[in-house]
Amino acid sequence: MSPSLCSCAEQVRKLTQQASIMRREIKNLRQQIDGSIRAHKKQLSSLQSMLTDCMKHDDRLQSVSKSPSQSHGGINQLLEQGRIQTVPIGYVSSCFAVKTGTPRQPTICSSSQASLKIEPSVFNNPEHSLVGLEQYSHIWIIFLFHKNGQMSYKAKVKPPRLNGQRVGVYSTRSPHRPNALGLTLAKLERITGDTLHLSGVDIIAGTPVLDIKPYIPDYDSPKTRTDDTSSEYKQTSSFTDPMDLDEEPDTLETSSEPSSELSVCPAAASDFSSSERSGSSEVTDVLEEVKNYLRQQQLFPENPDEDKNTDTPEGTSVGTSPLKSSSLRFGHEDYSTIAAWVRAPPISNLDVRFTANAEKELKEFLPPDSTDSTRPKFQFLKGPDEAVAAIHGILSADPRSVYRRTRCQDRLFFFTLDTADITCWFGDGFAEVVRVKPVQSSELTNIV
Ligand SMILES: C[S@@+](CC[C@H](N)C(=O)[O-])C[C@H]1O[C@@H](n2cnc3c(N)ncnc32)[C@H](O)[C@@H]1O
Repeated sequence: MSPSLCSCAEQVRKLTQQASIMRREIKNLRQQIDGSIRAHKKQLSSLQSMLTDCMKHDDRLQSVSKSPSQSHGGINQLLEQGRIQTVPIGYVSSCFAVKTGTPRQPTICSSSQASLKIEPSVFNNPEHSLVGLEQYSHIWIIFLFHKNGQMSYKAKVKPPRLNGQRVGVYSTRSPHRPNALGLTLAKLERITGDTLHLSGVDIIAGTPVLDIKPYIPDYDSPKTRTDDTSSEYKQTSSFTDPMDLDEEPDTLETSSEPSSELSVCPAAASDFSSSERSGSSEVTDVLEEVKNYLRQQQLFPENPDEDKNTDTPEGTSVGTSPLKSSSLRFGHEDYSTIAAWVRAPPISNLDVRFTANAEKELKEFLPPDSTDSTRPKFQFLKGPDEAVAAIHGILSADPRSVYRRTRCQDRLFFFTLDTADITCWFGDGFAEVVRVKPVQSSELTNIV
């Protein structure tokens, strides 16, 4: 073969090789292009469906906002579906700045203080909305658990009082529930203009309040008779006086004090209030009923002499298993029943004590209206005595989580009450306050 023919053949071979490489590259490129076209098509279709959704949403919004008649239709439709947007009527100022150490129910700490100012954005004259409310001693507060951290919830929860046992969320007052709504019965101390002053709260500062309603035992408590008048009710509230039991009627979750248990003795309460039944036999009947009730609650001995040696742990009278329910019956009527574990939880109340130093530190705190600027001052509590009562309430109910209670028993526990930072530790059956220091002024904005 001539040299020129040889180089020609070599060129052809190289060109063929290059052509095959290029074919392969073209094939790869085509695959890549096909892939990205498919991905783009997918994206396009999801964008299209988003756009459709947006257009639908926009239509709905326009129908709600454009004409007044259409707007009503839209809102009514949402209302009928239970899909309303809530508007806080006010935000709570509270002696509890954070969740830790805040009582789990209002009755635990009756000396706790808070206030609620009705938002001027809700009513032109917010104070008008409160006219008449001053006649009530207690109000229901419906609020949002705005510091839950997340909107998650589970069908079963472990209430701290059940020490790890699970129950359905709807049988508890857990903050972690669909819609994160809280319900607290607070004492209405007074109203000044557009502001409600409250005590006995379990709500932290900054909590958005959605609604308030007067507490009307005649409506809200199955234990009172509907034909009672309010003055008669006052009589019923004090029916306990002869027996040295002065608690308000209360069926809330936490109280395990014998005196508050007594307050769910409806038949006795209503019968005592009845002005028509004043004969001595009726009184005897009622007394008998009260005694029966007290016997059920093991607050009154079957045989008074036997009782002297009975060492019954707190609340064990209500059912043997804490998850069984107890039913209170009076005469022929049924009254409210509650889960036995509420009054007979597997954990018991703690003794609360202060070290001498902590006591001294607490006594340094002055009431809110003090003009002495050299010592720490409370913003809500009237003075050290009220603080001691509040700390007792909080700690005796064991505010620790089940995890802390079981796994980190020896860790110090910190919480804030009003303007005091409190440090304590827990031992077997007791909680001891070891330090009380004023909150740093930079943290005070949390409270109000
Ligand atoms: C067990 S819940 C009960 C509240 C109300 N009494 C009820 O039954 O709905 C009380 C606890 O909720 C927590 N808490 C209070 N205010 C809150 C808020 N705004 N956001 C989240 N948690 C709050 C506190 O830790 C408090 O101990």
